[in-house]
Amino acid sequence: MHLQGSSVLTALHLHQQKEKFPAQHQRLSLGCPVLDRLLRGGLPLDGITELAGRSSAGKTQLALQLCLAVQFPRQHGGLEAGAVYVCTEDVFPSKRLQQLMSQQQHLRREVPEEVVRKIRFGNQIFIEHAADVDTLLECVSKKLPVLLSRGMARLVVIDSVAAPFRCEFDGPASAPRARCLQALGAALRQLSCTFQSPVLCINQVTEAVEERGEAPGPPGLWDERTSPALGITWSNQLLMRLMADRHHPTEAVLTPPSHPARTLRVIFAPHLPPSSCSYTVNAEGVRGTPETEAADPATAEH
Ligand SMILES: Nc1ncnc2c1ncn2[C@@H]1O[C@H](COP(=O)(O)OP(=O)(O)OP(=O)(O)O)[C@@H](O)[C@H]1O
Repeated sequence: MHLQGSSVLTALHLHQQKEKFPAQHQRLSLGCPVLDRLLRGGLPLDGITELAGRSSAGKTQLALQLCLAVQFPRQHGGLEAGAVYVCTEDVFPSKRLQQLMSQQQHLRREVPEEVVRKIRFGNQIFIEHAADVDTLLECVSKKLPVLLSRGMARLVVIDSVAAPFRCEFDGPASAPRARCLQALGAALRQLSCTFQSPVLCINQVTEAVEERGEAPGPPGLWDERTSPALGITWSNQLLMRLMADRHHPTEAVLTPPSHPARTLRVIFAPHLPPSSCSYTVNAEGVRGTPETEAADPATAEH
């Protein structure tokens, strides 16, 4: 509920009166109209969005694209600010970022050329490295507030959130691990809400591989159930979970050539139904494939 003068506004009013309350409806564009349509405009500004998926699904590619998209003017879906990219495992992919920057005019054809040319993309991406949990918590509590409060950055990417936790704790059920995950989630949520800046956490998936046994199907095919790492303690910190999927190599031979190999799914979000679309990654960046958006009954139970 929101008080305005003497009248009382409910969340429903805010939701319905989009023109009157643009800030409540603002989103960060992903830099592609198809992907934005899937997310009803892009990433919400207040909360943690998790992007989970297998290795090479394109998670880092999408995160890099967001670091550029956030720098665009508001009328083109950006927030006119930079991004902080926290690497916990791999070195920052500078070469690929350079390539994406040089290709922005081709990716963002709807934006006038002079607008794209004017943005100094490389000057507004702040890179941090945090290989262990303590360094990550310190980065979130000390460095991020400085960059966000000065308006230098309005997007935080953590790539990946699971890596420091994987090495440091005995088992997934340990209490100290749960406390650290809660502290990290709470600090990120608070930063996001205070500075109206989306936080994108890349997460890995764990795969339970089971042989299909007697079930019909081509020999050698495996059923896989992937689930995002870090369990329920972490899931509770999230506003929204997306899953980037890339077809397993064993499926490639069975996939017709016309069938796109990558899918982005909304697993849960307060404002979106479970849904999905196909996407491609090329030199210019990540693009949703038009007319592949679909309601996704497979994820409806999450
Ligand atoms: N310049 C490029 N041109 C075309 N495709 C590219 C290019 N760079 C990367 N890719 C595609 O992106 C994929 C890698 O994506 P990305 O690095 O985002 O994976 P990821 O999901 O972050 O995986 P991981 O968890 O292993 O880091 C490659 O398999 C390749 O298909």
